[in-house]
Amino acid sequence: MLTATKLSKVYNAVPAVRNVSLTLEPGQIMALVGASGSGKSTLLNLLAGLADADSGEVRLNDERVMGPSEVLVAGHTNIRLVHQEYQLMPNVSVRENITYALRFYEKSYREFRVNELLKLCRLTDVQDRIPRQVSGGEKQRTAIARAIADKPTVLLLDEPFSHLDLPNRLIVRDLLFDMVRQDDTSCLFVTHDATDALSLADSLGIIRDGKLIQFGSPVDVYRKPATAYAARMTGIVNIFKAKHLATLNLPEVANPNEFMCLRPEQIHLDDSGVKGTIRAVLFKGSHYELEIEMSRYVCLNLLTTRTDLRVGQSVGVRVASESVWRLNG
Ligand SMILES: Nc1ncnc2c1ncn2[C@@H]1O[C@H](COP(=O)(O)OP(=O)(O)OP(=O)(O)O)[C@@H](O)[C@H]1O
Repeated sequence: MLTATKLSKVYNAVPAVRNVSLTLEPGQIMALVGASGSGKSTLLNLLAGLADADSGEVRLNDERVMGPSEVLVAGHTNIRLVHQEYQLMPNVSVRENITYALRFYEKSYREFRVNELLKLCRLTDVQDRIPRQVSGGEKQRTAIARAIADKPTVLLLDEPFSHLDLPNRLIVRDLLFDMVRQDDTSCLFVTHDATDALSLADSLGIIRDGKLIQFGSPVDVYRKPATAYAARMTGIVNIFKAKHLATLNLPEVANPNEFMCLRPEQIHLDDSGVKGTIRAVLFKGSHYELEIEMSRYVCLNLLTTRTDLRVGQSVGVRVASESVWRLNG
C-alpha cells in the first residue's frame, strides 16, 4: 500500500503541491485529474521519491520512501514512474530498452520476460528499431513495458493517454487492467482528460492548484462534483445560478446565488417541456450535442440521437429536479 501524508512542495514561492494525502491499495487503479500546472507531475515525482517534499511523507507499506537528497540513486526500487516524455535510451533498440530493466535477472528469464512484454505491448515487430524510428504510441508502450518489466509494486503514469489514438489507448488500457489484475500492482495515473479516468479508475481525485479538492469513486465525483472546477474537469456540464431554476420549471432553493450543475444526459427533449431555441448541433459520432438557449442567461448543452434537429428550431426540454446538483463554489 502506498500512502502519502500531508505532502507539500513549493517551487520558488509557487506552491506546486499542497497538503496532499492519499492511499493507494494493491490492485487498485487511481486517477488524478487536474488542469495544466495543477501540480500533477510534481505529485508523481514526490510519490516516486524523485523529488524532495518540503513537508509530509510517502510510505510504501511500512517503509518511508526517501527523496533524492537522502539516497545515492533517486527513486524507490518498487515504484516506477512513466514520464510524459518517456525517457527512453535513444541509441539502443526497443528490445534493449526493455531488457535494461531486467539486467539483474538471469539470462533465460530475462529473454522470456522481454519476449512476453514485447508480445503483450504489441512491440514484437519493432523490437529492433531505436526509439526515433518508432511511433509515439510504440515509444509509450516501450516505456510502459520497461516500467512493468520486473513487476513493480506501484506504477505511476504521467498522462499515459495524451498522445495516443484510439486503438493505442485501448491497448494501453487493457495492458494496465491485465497488470493490475494479474500482479496486484497499484496504479496511479494523472491526466487532464477525465474520459479515461472515469472508465478506468477505481477511485478518482480532482487536483487544483496543488490541492486534492475532491476524492471518491468516478461515479460519485461525476454525479456530485464539489465545485464548478471538479464538474468541468470530469465532463461536459451546465452550470448556472440557482435564480435561473425557474426558467427550467424547477423548484427554487433558498440561496438564489448558489451555483447549480446539470449533466447533459440528464436533460431530455420533450415537446411538452420548457421551450428553448437550438443554437448549435454538433455531430459526435454516436450522438449529437445540442446547445439550447433557454433564456438570455441559461444555455443548455444536451445529448440526443435524434437526427431531425436544426439550428433555430424551437424544442421543449424536461429536467428532473433530482438531476440538478448544488456546487460548493
Ligand atoms: N522544477 C520546477 N521549478 C519551478 N517551478 C516548477 C517546477 N516544476 C513545476 N513547477 C511549477 O509547479 C506547478 C505545478 O507544475 P506541474 O508540472 O506539477 O503541473 P502539472 O499539473 O503536471 O502540469 P501539466 O499538466 O502541464 O504537465 C506549476 O506552476 C509549474 O510551473
